[in-house]
Amino acid sequence: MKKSPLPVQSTRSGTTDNKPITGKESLVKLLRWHFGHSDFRGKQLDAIQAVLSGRDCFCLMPTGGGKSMCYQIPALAKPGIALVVCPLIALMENQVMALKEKGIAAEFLSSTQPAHVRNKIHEDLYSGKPSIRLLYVTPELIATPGFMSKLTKIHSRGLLNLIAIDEAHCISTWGHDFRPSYRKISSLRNCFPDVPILALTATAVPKVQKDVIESLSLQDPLILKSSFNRPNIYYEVRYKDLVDDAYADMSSLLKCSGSICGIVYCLERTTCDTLAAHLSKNGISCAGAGIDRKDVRIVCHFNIPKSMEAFYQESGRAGRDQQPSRSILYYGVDDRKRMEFILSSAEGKKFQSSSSQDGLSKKSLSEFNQMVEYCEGSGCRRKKILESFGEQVPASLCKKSCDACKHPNLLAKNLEELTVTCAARQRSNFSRISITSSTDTIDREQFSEFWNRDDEANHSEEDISDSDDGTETVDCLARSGLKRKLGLNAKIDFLQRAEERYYQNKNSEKQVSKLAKNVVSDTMREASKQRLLNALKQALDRLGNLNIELEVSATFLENECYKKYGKSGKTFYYSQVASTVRWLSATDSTELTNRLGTNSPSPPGNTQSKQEPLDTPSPMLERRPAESTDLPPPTSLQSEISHSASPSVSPTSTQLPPIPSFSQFLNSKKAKTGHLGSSENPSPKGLKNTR
Ligand SMILES: Nc1ncnc2c1ncn2[C@@H]1O[C@H](COP(=O)(O)OP(=O)(O)OP(=O)(O)O)[C@@H](O)[C@H]1O
Ligand SMILES: [Mg+2]
Repeated sequence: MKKSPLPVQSTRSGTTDNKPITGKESLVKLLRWHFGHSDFRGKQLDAIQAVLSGRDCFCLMPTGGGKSMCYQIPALAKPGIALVVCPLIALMENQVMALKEKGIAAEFLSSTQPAHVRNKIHEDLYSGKPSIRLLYVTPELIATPGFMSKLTKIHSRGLLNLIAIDEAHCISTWGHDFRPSYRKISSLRNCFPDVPILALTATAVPKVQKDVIESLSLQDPLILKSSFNRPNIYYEVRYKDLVDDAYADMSSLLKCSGSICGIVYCLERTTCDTLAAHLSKNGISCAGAGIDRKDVRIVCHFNIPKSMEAFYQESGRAGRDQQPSRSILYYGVDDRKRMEFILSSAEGKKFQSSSSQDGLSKKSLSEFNQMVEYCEGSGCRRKKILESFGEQVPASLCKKSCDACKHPNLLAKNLEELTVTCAARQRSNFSRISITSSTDTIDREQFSEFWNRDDEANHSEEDISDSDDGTETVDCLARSGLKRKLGLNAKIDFLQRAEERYYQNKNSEKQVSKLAKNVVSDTMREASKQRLLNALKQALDRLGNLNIELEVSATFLENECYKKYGKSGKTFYYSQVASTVRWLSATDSTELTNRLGTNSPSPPGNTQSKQEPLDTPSPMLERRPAESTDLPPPTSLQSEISHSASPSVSPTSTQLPPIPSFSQFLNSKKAKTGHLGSSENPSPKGLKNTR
């Protein structure tokens, strides 16, 4: 739909006599005419007027603050083309589609488009009078010499009126979504020194701002910062350690919220898949779709995020339409420990060769501590968020729109219970095998954690049996009559032998246990079928009635997933189910009927479908290296409920440090202190008794 030109204009939309519109009144008219908003919000007008006057601008506005308008209005108020650099193809697609619906000539260029579409865009760009007003591109395209030379031609004809860098924090190594290819766009300033650059981000870390301004060589930029308060979001923390079943809690929370769009963030993909299966089983549909929805009513974090910044960004996806929304974080002490471990080891690894290693590791941990304080503290959550970004606000700002302000007594009670529960758990964990660091006493009451199988199991991909050998050993030690006053060496011998037995047993158990834990159970298959059924229903709602038997088709699709990946274990199987669900959310009727065997899907159990079904992408192929140019797709975001693995922390990529065996530990102590007799060579895995 093409919109008729604005009444005040003589030529093309928004421009008169090739001069930009800069007056407030005319700009407001443009805003009303094209977007239907009555007035500018926050600092929008300042940013718009700055770039229209030719000045560079750095614009820091919270998520949903209306950053896009800061380049969309100038694009319409000035002749020529505004170039918008955007990190995600999904975001570009959404924005371009929304603009086109408003009758604004916008296009995007990416490798995902068919060649004929790209050619058409290029034709328009190099025609005498291009109609395109906003051209969205990825940073990778900017880095190609071919595109740069085309851009230079457009510029030489005086048609490049603005360069907007959306999500500009991606340029900065300090930004949470740092994207190396974004650095390459720093050449834009040199190539087009007279074109104003507008950098936009919702990331408030001062280092990011400095880094972005320097990398883009912004000249005397106007720096605009808006408050980060999101008054329409209600913040709440739920304590996993205080509920019987966090999955069930989340299911009922989402069910009670009615038919809304929500996003769930998990630390790992496997948690996403398990959670999605659980939610589907409970009638909550989960599927993949775009991420640019404004009407997300609830954002849940199923695991604690790594920093306040990441939390702010993710929770900020709620209520971008300014309507009342909720952020719910499920906090678990185990999750906290796990994240602490990941951050310290990941940073350590990443910066192994750097002298600043320790500093960076400490930085991540201290950033993470802000998140822990958000969860474990009793003060206003909103105030904590804003203070972490350097904003000092009165507590009255919150207006009881967080659980800490609304239910302070309940929160105090929860925190007290959490402390008691964790102290009790800690005692039972420490009593597995504990040894005092001074090495001169062994005492169940004096703890310095040395070997905690709980942690080991948490951090390792390896499955370690849950049997409580540690407790057994210590109990055995107590029962064996070895009194505290008895020789220390005798006690150590005893523990070393226990450890030896432990490893011998484990080596044989481990394989069996590992296999058993990875098996795809019937319950999982039933939950997956349910999930596919829901996705199918949605697909049919979208595509119209296709004469497809829902139950039979869901069984068929599940069977297909199982056939393909059931034997490879539950991770692959779940990924395949998730992948099929995503496919269902985007497929068309021909593909769907083809895959289901043209109106007559194979009966369950019939694994030899006559018609070769379209192959769903293998989970191994999901991280496409090619268009790799783009950020990893936000993992399986949504339909009614989306679930996403936070992309920035990947525990699976973290190499775990070896846990020393009991003997290794003792030997290293001996080497250091000269205590406990001679220092013999440490035996591998402590399988040899050193005495
Ligand atoms: N002046 C305005 N008045 C009313 N609504 C507005 C105004 N400007 C923008 N909006 C609306 O605010 C919503 C968010 O805008 P936009 O997507 O540009 O935010 P953003 O700052 O880019 O957020 P994000 O950081 O999530 O990308 C949109 O629905 C947009 O239409
Ligand atoms: Mg935006």
